Amino acid sequence: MGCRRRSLRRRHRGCRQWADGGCCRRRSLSPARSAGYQGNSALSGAAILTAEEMRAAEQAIFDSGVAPYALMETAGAAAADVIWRAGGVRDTLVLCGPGNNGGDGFVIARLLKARGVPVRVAATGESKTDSSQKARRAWAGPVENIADAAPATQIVDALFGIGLARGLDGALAQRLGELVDAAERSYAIDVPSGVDTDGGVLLSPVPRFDLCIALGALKPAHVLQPAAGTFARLICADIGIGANDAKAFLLTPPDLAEPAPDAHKYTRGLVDIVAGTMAGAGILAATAAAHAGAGCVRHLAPEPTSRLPNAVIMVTAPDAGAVTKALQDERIASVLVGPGLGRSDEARKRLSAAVTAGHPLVVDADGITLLEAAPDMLPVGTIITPHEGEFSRLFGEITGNKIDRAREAARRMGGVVVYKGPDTAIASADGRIAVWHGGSPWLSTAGTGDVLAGICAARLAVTGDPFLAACEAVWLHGEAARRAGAAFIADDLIAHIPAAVAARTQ
Ligand SMILES: NC(=O)C1=CN([C@@H]2O[C@H](COP(=O)(O)OP(=O)(O)OC[C@H]3O[C@@H](n4cnc5c(N)ncnc54)[C@H](OP(=O)(O)O)[C@@H]3O)[C@@H](O)[C@H]2O)[C@@H](O)CC1
Ligand SMILES: Nc1ncnc2c1ncn2[C@@H]1O[C@H](COP(=O)(O)OP(=O)(O)O)[C@@H](O)[C@H]1O
Ligand SMILES: [K+]
Repeated sequence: MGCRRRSLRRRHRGCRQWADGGCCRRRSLSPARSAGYQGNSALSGAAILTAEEMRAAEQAIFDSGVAPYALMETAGAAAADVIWRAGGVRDTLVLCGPGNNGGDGFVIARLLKARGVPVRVAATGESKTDSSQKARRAWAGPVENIADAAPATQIVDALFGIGLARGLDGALAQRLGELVDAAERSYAIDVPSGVDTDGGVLLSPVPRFDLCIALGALKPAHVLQPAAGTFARLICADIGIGANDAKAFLLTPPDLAEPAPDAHKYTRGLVDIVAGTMAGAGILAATAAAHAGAGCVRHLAPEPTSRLPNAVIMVTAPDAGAVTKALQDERIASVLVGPGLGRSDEARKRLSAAVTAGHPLVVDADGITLLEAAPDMLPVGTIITPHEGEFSRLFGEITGNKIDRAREAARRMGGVVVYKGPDTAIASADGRIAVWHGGSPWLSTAGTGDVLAGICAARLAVTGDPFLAACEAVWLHGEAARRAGAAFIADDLIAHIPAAVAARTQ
């Protein structure tokens, strides 16, 4: 078994999740991509930087001899090019704030006008930074008052970016909303005005933009709800920012390996599902594991069931002692406990049997709740897959955004946290973080979490690497949902896992 894990690690060395970009979501933005704005192979394209990290990255550029205004020209040019390609010659109103985000707006206005776009500019007041004052002087056209500015076919929001310190005042937020609603196309420069860049929350009402043009790198607001829900599409414009110090990255499609030519079911990974009294959840998890690449899946439940696929081995384990005995099998490559476990004393004993068995472990659902705020009782390297409620029960209040909370939780438990939701943060105790977002909202249906837990267990059995397994599982789950279309139920989702696996298998 040691050999098998080693060879698999070699195949997955470097976790290419980190090397691919993939900053755009939902529909493709091929014109901008072909213009070189979103590099699929650039690490920086997938980095998620906080405002402070972004400022440090900008400072590094300034320290290398680039003047702040030159960087603003680069940023404005990149954004103007995206708008030009998306909108062409449509009458456009650019809204400029007092800081450098507003400065970007003046550059955008000037460059669009130079391309023949009928552009007007409206500002909140004076420009306060050196660079934004330069950009304003270079605009040389009239500057209207936002309160009086007439609507336009295209609206560009360059009011506030990563420097937003508090919510917009009510009148400005309302005017922004009216202008965006009246426009056919709307663009938010860097971040939509009103979102908290790091927290991912809304500091004042924010309209929904058609396109958000992130400058230099993604920020937490681009991937965390509710801020990430304030635009339909996202593109990251390359402005030469280095993101070597980034701590969080976008989850990108995994590279999966075919089974070795000499594989057999046990070398491919034996997964044991420790199920409980709520049969459906354990069956979903076991069935999903069997479709996600595991060589063999066993379902350890108190009662026999006729609802498992024939390929899943049913083991009747009426009590925790029987679970302990079944888990004394050296061939087991991963154990999943939690889906359908229940919360009785007997469930607690079954959890304990799973936790002490010494195998690579995934804990979900009731298994998490039964831990009773003691995540440190889990073996090092365990994967847990909490939704918001389970996360709070296990870890209590942790400050920061979802990425920060996942990071701290992983540190406390010494394993991998898959902090689920429309935005899912996957954090490892060693500090690695990947964020998945933009998935099908149809996933918000009962039992999909059990399916994800089963996929996690399968990928853990296959790879032997908890962080890699969690990343693969979240992506496969999201891809299966995309393929499943609308109004699927968790049972249907499972049938799409093999196609998701096939799509990423070399
Ligand atoms: N560094 C660079 O050269 C580059 C930076 N780039 C761009 O700069 C952006 C960051 O620029 P930034 O730091 O100037 O902050 P920004 O978001 O424009 O706002 C700050 C201003 O708003 C004010 N203010 C805040 N909240 C407010 C509120 N609710 N209501 C009213 N006012 C409020 C605040 O004043 P305060 O009253 O808080 O003192 C301050 O005057 C970044 O997102 C990117 O677009 C790119 O061009 C690349 C080159
Ligand atoms: N609005 C949404 N958009 C995308 N994914 C979602 C959304 N809501 C939930 N999900 C995903 O669906 C799954 C739900 O899991 P969970 O809450 O544990 O459900 P259950 O307990 O019913 O199985 C998670 O993987 C989560 O990330
Ligand atoms: K903005």
